[in-house]
Amino acid sequence: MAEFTICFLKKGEQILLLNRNYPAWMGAWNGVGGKIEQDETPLAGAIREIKEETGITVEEITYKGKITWTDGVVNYGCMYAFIAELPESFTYITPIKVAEGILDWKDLTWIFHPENVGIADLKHYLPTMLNEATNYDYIFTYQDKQLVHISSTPIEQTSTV
Ligand SMILES: Nc1nc2c([nH]c(=O)n2[C@H]2C[C@H](O)[C@@H](COP(=O)(O)OP(=O)(O)OP(=O)(O)O)O2)c(=O)[nH]1
Repeated sequence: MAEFTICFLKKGEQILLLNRNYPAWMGAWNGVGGKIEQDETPLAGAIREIKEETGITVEEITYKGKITWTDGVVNYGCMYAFIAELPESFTYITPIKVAEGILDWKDLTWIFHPENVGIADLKHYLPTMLNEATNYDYIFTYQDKQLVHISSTPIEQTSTV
């Protein structure tokens, strides 16, 4: 099963998102991240992908839960989610065009606007990750490429990755 990371760099009320050049979510805004390499922990993979895609070295990053994709029978992949809070003094001028797409700071109100059709499926899990201390294991069930069901189970608070 392929394992990925998804990372949200937050500064105040903004998050650094990537408008993706490639699948998954090609053309949509999503967090940064990618495939976890062999013998790499999810945490190490997250720090590496953030550096590769944005050039930013994050010092503190918090594990916020795991999303597993299933067709109802087989789990075909998962992603470990992380949030890193950057200080208000942190300067990173966007937009920036990188190999993977375009990076830009986006307001939380823009990201979660009900009319926003340009974002990945983060509206289903990111609000909880931003607002709750409890982490969850999410199961996203897809049928014919449509998200048909979401379940979430609290994870032990001490759980690390
Ligand atoms: N594969 C996959 N990734 C998803 C889904 N939803 C979602 O947010 N993602 C995220 C996880 C990763 O952050 C990103 C996909 O990673 P990627 O394909 O860019 O990974 P990568 O750069 O390591 O890939 P590559 O160079 O090995 O092709 O999209 C999904 O349904 N499938």
